Amino acid sequence: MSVDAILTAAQMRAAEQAAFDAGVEPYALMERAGRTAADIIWRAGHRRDLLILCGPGNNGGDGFVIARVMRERGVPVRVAALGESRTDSAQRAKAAWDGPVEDMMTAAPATQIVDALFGTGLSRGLDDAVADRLCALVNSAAASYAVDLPSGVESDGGAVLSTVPSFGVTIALGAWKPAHLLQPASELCGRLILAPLDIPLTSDVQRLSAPHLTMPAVDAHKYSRGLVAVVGGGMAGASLLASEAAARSGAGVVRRLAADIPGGGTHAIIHRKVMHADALAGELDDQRIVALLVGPGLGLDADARARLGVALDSGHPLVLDADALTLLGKDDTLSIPSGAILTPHEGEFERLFGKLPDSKIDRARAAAKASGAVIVYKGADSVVAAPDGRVAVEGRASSWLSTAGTGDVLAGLAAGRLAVTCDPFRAACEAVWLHADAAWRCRPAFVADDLLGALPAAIAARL
Ligand SMILES: NC(=O)C1=CN([C@@H]2O[C@H](COP(=O)(O)OP(=O)(O)OC[C@H]3O[C@@H](n4cnc5c(N)ncnc54)[C@H](OP(=O)(O)O)[C@@H]3O)[C@@H](O)[C@H]2O)[C@@H](O)CC1
Ligand SMILES: [K+]
Repeated sequence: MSVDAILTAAQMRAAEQAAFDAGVEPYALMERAGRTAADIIWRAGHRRDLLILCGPGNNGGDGFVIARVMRERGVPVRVAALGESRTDSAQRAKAAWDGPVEDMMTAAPATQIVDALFGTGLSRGLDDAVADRLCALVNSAAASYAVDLPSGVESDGGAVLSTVPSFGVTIALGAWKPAHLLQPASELCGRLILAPLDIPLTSDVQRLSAPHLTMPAVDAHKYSRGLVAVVGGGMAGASLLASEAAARSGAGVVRRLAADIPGGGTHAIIHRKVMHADALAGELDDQRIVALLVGPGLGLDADARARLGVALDSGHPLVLDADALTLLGKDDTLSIPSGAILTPHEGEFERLFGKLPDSKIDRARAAAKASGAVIVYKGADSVVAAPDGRVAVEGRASSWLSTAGTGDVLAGLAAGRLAVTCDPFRAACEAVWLHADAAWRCRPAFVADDLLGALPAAIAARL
């Protein structure tokens, strides 16, 4: 059972049903869920008055179990319901609670609040009056916990269907749901804690986990560690950032191929003056190149288009970013080579693949399948998808990453890790992880260059 599995509501229901078919009693699973959630709230350390809001479904049932367990532990608990309990398990949980049940719309506030109104069964936004009441109660509490999901967020896509307050903690029951990691819902979840239910789970979609990196081999030399080539263009800074990120991410040699030889930057990068696309073809005729990055600072003019064409035809494993993606999106005569890594942000993604339906996870997976490429669908929530259906989701990157040049660093990292691993999906996952981790290591208001300085510590933490 993976602690990183992300399940849709339907997959979660199927996993629960499989457990029931294997002999687990439905109410026993609710007891397990409620007790595990209660343990988490108890360990959070607050013993002050607690108000639990219980909805009509099994999420509400969990709430009644939490209420009973917390009261057994001496916490002053009140329960307020929204409608009658409708499922067998929820009715049993309510019957086992022998205290009063208030009306949620009139219940007095409390120091601690638990939202057990709706979880994976939410089918529409909350009525305005209910959503307002939930916000008022959560905002006036000192500590707030959402059971499984904040009520009002859509589990599979992370959309916010009605006004949802920001919670202190969200307790994911059994497995992560897409909404825990996808925006805008993720931002409202607060601290995420997984409450394992010990039922078997299967999913191709995982929360991005910390990579296990290895030291270079004792007999390694610069070429055995991988030669990365970076095709530069009109904006030197972008390809310099990318080149240095590649050099700092484990590649043995980085060669920057551009019309300019810059004065600054690290001396470890080899700069080759390449004045036109034909000359680029000659430079790329080097079989020691194991990863080729095109896009950061490339430009969008005819020369840029010609350089991209040469790179696409070179046969080297590719990372395509920024202007390369814009050119690919505009020019039907260019096609995405299978096995490449593409790193589009929202706008670039739409230009390449159109407006696809469903969640960001579904869109990334569809694009990877259609193109045969590994897609790093960037954003505050980054989704990495492989053509074979594997998906890794990195929620919650530092919002300070929204500054110029950080995408170039990510692209360089992807090329560097591709040179080391020769595995596009793994390289993309490692790059996204290291990029996010480096950002958390930087002080606020950092610039892209600072990320480069934080990379050695991010890598050291994963050896
Ligand atoms: N399965 C299990 O054994 C276990 C499940 N577990 C727990 O169960 C949760 C899923 O339970 P669930 O499927 O009962 O859905 P839940 O989120 O409680 O709500 C559904 C009810 O709400 C109603 N409703 C929906 N939207 C509404 C709205 N906007 N406003 C008003 N009503 C609305 C909807 O009615 P309808 O859509 O038919 O009108 C239906 O009656 C899951 O998140 C986890 O906490 C754990 O205990 C582990 C064991
Ligand atoms: K909830």
